[in-house]
Amino acid sequence: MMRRYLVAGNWKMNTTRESGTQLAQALVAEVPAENPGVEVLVCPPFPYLTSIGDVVNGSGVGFGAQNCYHEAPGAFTGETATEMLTDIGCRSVILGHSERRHILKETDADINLKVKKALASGLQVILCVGELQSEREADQTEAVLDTQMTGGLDGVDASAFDQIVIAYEPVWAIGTGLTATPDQAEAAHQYLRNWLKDKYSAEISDATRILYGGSVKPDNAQELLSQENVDGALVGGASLKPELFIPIIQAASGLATS
Ligand SMILES: O=C[C@H](O)COP(=O)(O)O
Repeated sequence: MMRRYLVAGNWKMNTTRESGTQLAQALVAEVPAENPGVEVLVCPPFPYLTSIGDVVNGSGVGFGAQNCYHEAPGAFTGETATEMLTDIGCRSVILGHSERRHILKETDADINLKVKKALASGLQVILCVGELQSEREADQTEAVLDTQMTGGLDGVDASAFDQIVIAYEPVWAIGTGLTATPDQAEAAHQYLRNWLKDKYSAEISDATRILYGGSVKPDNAQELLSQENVDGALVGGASLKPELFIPIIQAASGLATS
């Protein structure tokens, strides 16, 4: 089955209002408004979501958030409700990123509450999973992915899968310059695709996009994206520079039309 590539830029806690605006403008200028083969998304920090949303509005670039809270609007100081995200036209949210798991100590149970709330609000959820270096060395990669998928998707109905994207991000490859080899990425993606088949259905497994994240750069994008089970990229560092992010989008466009 032909899955539409998704190339998403996770800006993390970077940019200023001005540099973020310039970055978004550069992308809008390069990404065609109609791009059937590739969905392009940027995920700026919360304070800039509205202004970046204004820049990309009506273009081929969507915008998403990097986190959300699971409760409805109310007395939750410092948190952001999914209702606020949809209110400003934001259509996606990254959940379970390894930095939130390991630095902010989010558990699978926390992530699961957020996943369910975001889905109920109609947001596209990019659910991140991935093992630590020590877990890979101890041959626990698949067990970790199983735990994170099972925990993150607990109680999520098959009918929600048109809103779900999985991102495989080996923690040891994030921001380190180390990249999973195409074979390592493909093996993990294949495991995740089989997991979806076992736990849900062949149709869902076939249709769900699985992104790779971890030091994706212009020089490795083509090879990673051409793996059978790699349906896009979640890009951190390289998404902050148009001259690096645009070639990654172009690599996906080239593969989509080849
Ligand atoms: O969400 C993106 C990933 O954490 C990858 O970050 P990176 O491309 O800087 O390694």
